[in-house]
Amino acid sequence: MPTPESRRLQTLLNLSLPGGLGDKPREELRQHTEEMARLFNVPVCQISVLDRDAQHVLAAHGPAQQVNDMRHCLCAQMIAQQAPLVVPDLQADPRWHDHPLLQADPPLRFYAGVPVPSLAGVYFGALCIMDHRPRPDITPRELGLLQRLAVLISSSLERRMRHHRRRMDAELLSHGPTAAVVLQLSNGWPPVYTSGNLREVIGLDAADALAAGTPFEQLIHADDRSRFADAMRGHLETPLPALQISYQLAGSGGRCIRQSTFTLPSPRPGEPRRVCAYLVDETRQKRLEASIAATKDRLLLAVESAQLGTFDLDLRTGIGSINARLAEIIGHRLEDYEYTPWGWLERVHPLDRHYLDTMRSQLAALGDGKQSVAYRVRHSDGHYVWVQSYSKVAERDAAGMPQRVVGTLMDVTAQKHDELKRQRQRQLLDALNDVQASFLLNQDMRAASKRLLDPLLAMNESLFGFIGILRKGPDGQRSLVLPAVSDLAWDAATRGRMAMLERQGRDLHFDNFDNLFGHVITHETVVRSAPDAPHPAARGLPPGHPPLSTFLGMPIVFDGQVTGMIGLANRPGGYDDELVALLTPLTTTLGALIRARELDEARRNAEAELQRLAVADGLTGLLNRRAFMAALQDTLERCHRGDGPCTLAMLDLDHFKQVNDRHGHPAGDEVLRHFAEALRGVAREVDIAGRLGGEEFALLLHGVDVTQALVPLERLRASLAAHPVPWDGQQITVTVSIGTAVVPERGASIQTWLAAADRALYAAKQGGRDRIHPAD
Ligand SMILES: Nc1nc2c(ncn2[C@@H]2O[C@H](COP(=O)(O)OP(=O)(O)OP(=O)(O)O)[C@@H](O)[C@H]2O)c(=O)[nH]1
Repeated sequence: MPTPESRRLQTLLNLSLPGGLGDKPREELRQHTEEMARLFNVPVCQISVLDRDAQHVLAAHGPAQQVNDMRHCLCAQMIAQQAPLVVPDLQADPRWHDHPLLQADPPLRFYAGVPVPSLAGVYFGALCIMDHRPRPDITPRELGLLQRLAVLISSSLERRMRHHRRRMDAELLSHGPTAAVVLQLSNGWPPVYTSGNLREVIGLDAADALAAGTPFEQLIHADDRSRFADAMRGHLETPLPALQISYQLAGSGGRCIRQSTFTLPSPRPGEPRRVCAYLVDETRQKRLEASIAATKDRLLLAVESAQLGTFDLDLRTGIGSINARLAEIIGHRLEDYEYTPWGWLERVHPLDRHYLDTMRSQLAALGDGKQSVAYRVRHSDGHYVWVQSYSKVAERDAAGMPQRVVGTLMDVTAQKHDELKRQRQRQLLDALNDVQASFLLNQDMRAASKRLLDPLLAMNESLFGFIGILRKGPDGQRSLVLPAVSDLAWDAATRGRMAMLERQGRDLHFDNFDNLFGHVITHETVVRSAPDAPHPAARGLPPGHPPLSTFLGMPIVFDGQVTGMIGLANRPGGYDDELVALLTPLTTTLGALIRARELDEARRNAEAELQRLAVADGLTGLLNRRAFMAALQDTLERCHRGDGPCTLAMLDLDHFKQVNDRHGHPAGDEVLRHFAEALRGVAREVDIAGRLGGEEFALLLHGVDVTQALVPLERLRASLAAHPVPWDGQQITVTVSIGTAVVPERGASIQTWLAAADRALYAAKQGGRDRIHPAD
């Protein structure tokens, strides 16, 4: 609620008082005071206003009386009382006997004043007359006159102010960007008023044409004219607060005008209706808009022709928008795809999500946060496409946190594919060189396979894998040995088993080929399995085994024969033909290496066999005579060097000739083999058994003297006698005679030792056979 004081101050402000009074009105006011002084026959008359805390004299006849102490301000008193004030004699009045007017020279004794009201009834000043002599009280007629004069002064001030304001308005309007025309509802809307700045707004030609009597409608471009006419008519029929309409003026390069239209009340009944139209030249703005639209169109064209996807993401709301191309890159139509940042992230390849994490932290950094990153995103078909994303922060909050991110996305699958292919080929070549070098260096297929596995997995992004080599047992049974396998232990038991194999330096192996791996071997073919295309040979996994989502098995073939396989699993996105083609040189190389290793092994085995044949007796596998004699010589020398006792036993089957004679030579052979086996049975690791010829055998018992040697020899003798040799449904009982001799004195030869044992054997024969006789 405004106070009387604030209303008074506002009134002064509206009237530009006290400072805004021009010289002319001030002089007019002064003349008024002069006339009033004459009329009331007083020496002093003045008009003053009351500002916030001071009285200001606007005009005065006689010396102006301005008081500074508001307690003495009679003007303020009247404004507060809202009533006239008449003091016949200030000196005689106890309220005013010390009033400053009495200090004037000569003193002023009489005072009569009235407050000056505005038209709205707000008292803002005073009109007063003063005299040097006391006067009797003023008559009501005189007071009334004073009051009417106050009202006249006030309305003159207000009139002056209105006039001034109108001039200001007109001035402002004539220099402003808005022109005004008053148009009359008549044929073509002729103007009845035009503002002075019309030429600046609608142009010289149009303004001149209008001045020459052309109706306003004719100024408008033919394309817009009927729309203008309809809008104006419609506005008169249903007058809304204002009609806003834009049109172009006629002529080439005609200006673009925006018009706000207000209906004016008809001046007199029956006269045509009028509207006031405010016109603004918006040609520049329109051109700017057109140029922006054209730039936008060109940009759009560039974006479309470059096959660029675009996105605009509001991080505050998580709401984003994309263009049709971006939806198309991932196999969707824009109208069918609802873009959300989370949904998009979910599509990003698991191995590439870290790129987006880095991107997020980069966005948080100050600056425009420009980012360029390539990553894979899942297509609606399930495969992945490579996209190159360029993004930048479009808005940040006061704290610098990104609020909006915009960017483009390009499908770079083809380029990325070529790049990756080249990279993989390079990696594969490196791996092949490495594995060949490693193999050639130490001929160790196991070490070479282990070395190859990690680069192989990294190269094709598989999580699990193995390299398997096919082995054939003596029984012809095949098994797949895995010298290199990624850690697939999934529980305590499998972990324990793997650790034990590792400790023993043995490899994991599979004998069962009725499964996914086995199919590669048995069918000598590439096997692939994926969640949407499981392989029929898959037999499921043992409980607890980590799931195998995707699998690739490739046989390792050399010279038309499968020699092993590589197995890879859990590659995101699965295994395609291209990867199989890429890995084929690897399997070929591995095949060659495996074959080289097999050949090397075969050569070593052959050499060992030859060596064995050179020293072995063909029938019994025991050392032959020559080899036994060499071992005997060696033993003798070692014993002479102090290597402990040693006993030589000569063993001869009894009446062996009869076996041959009774059962045939093959039966004799079988008896000889049987005996050789029994002899091996009693021989310890350190002992050496040999067949010296025919049915004559020898055994060197290390570390034992003749008495100690009796124990195993007696066991042999007794066992032979007690267990006949089965042959052709019959039982052939044979016995053996044994002569023993300890190692001879230093300086003696093996012949001496053999002779001693032979003598003892002879004695055993002589003693009745089937017995042991130690040398004397
Ligand atoms: N089946 C077979 N017989 C063999 C082999 N080498 C030697 N003989 C036979 O072994 C027999 C040895 O017989 P003899 O030397 O007369 O001795 P014996 O019959 O065992 O009689 P004593 O030694 O005196 O107990 C001969 O008949 C040989 O033909 C062989 O490799 N296989």
